[in-house]
Amino acid sequence: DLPENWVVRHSRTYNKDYYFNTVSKESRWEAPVSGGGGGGGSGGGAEDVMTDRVRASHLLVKTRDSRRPSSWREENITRTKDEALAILQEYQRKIEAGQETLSALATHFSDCSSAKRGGDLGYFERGQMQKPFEDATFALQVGELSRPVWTDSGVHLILRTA
Ligand SMILES: N=C(N)NCCC[C@H](NC(=O)[C@@H]1CCC/C1=C/[C@H](COP(=O)(O)O)NC=O)C(N)=O
Repeated sequence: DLPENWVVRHSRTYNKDYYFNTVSKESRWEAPVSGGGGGGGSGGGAEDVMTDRVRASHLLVKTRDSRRPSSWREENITRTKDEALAILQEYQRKIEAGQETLSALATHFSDCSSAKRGGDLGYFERGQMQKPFEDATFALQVGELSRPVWTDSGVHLILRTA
């Protein structure tokens, strides 16, 4: 059996099991030997490689420079980047203070059509979302809220949900 804190997980990308240390977040293909300490594994990086898909919700505030400066909320979006960031930072403060949830704020204020689903984007793999959004999401732990993240769409708050 496995040393303490080690579990077996399955990588859908490579369709094979790997070993993950739930404390050090280290992951490795080869089984850790009993009695051996942590060490040696490939650290968090491999976990990313093996974490082939994630699920996230987001709240998007668009700007006049967005690739599509229009949304279900506003036909013609004219706010500046500075204004969008200030708006999003206020939402971030409310969420972090526990006064609001990302889902509730996204439903009313997100400039993405996912607002109708509380901001939920469903599961996605690398290569589907704009790179800054993908990298930010894959770097989050499940349940963690991002800092403001800029893409060509505008500025986002991201909550990784799976
Ligand atoms: N796979 C799923 N669920 N849908 C396909 C998503 C396509 C992807 N979209 C994005 O990267 C932006 C940033 C993160 C979320 C997102 C949502 C955009 C934002 O709004 P827009 O700038 O498009 O008007 N609305 C929908 O796509 C892309 N590669 O362009």
